Amino acid sequence: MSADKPRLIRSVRLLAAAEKRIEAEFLAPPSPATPLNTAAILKLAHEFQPTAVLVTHHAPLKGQDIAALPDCVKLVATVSVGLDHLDVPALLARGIAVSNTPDVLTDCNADLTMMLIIAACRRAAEYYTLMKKGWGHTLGMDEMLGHRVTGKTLGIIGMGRIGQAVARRAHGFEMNVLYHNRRQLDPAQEEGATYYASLEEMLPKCNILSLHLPAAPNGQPIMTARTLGLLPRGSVLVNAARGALIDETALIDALRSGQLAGAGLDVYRNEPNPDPRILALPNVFMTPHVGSATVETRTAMCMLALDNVAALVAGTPLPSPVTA
Ligand SMILES: O=C(O)C(=O)CO
Repeated sequence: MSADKPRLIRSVRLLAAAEKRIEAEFLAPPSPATPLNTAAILKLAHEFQPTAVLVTHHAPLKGQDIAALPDCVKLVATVSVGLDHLDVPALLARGIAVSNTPDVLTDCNADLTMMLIIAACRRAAEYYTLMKKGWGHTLGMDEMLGHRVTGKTLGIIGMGRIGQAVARRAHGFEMNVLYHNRRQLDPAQEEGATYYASLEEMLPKCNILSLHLPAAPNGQPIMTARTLGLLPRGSVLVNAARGALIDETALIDALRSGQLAGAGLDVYRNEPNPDPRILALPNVFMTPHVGSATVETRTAMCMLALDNVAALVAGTPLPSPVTA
C-alpha cells in the first residue's frame, strides 16, 4: 500500500471488481463484514481521515452527522441513485461534494417493477404460499383468479429515467400508459405515455399505479387514504421507489377493504423491519429493497462511485455529481 494513494472508507463491502480496484488504486481500511451504521462511519472517518466516504441508503448522513465529519472529507459518494438518506444542501454547504449512481440501475429497477406489477396482478404471493403449503386440491374454474395485465391502464407517478423505462416495458404488454410528473416532458421522452398535470384526473383512470419519484424531504406520503381512494376499486399499487411515498396504514386499510386488489412492494417505511401488518396481508407481493440488486448493476454502481472518487482526486469533473 502506498501512503500517497487517495484515502477512502466504505460503509459496506462492495462487489468484487470494485474491491479489487480499491486495493489497486486507493488506501482503505478492510472491507466491513456487515454494513456500518452512521455512528460507525463517523468513527471510522475520524480514525482513517479519508478524502472520500462511500455510503448507501442504509446509513443516513444528516444534520449533526455532517457537522461531525472530519475536515479531510471532500466527497460523499453514495452507491445509490436515491438521496433521501443525505442532506445534500448541508454537505455542499460544508464544501463536501456529493455524487450518486444514476442511469446504471435504471433497467434493473424497471425490470423489478414489471415483476412486482405482474406478481401483484397475478397473485404470485398467494400461489407461492399455496404451493409451499401443499397444493393438494384441484382449483375450481373461479378460484384464486388474478387480474389480466395485458392491455391495462398503467399510471406512473414520477417520469424520470426509471419511470420512462417502465413505460417502455409496459408497451410490450400493450398497456395504456399515463403519467404524472412535476412537469410535462418533451414528446421524445414521454415514451408514448399521456401526461396528467393532476392526480385527481389521472388516478381514477388507472388499473395499476407505479411510483417512481423521490421521497419528499419532509417525509409526506403522496399515497394517502385520499389519493388511494381516487383509484378505481380493485386496482393494484406498486412501489419500487421509496417507502415514505406511502401512508402504510392507509395502504393496509385499502388492501383489507378491497379498494386495492393487491400491491407489489420493494420498499417500506421501516426497513429492514416492515410493518408486520403488511407482512401478514396475503395480497401483497414483497421483495427486500432489491431494485438494483443484480451482479451487473451493483458492479456498475460501485464502479461509478469509485469513478467519482478518482475524478475528485484528479481534479476533473465528477461523472455523476449531485448539485442540489
Ligand atoms: O439506488 C437507490 O436509490 C436504491 O434504492 C438502491 O436499490
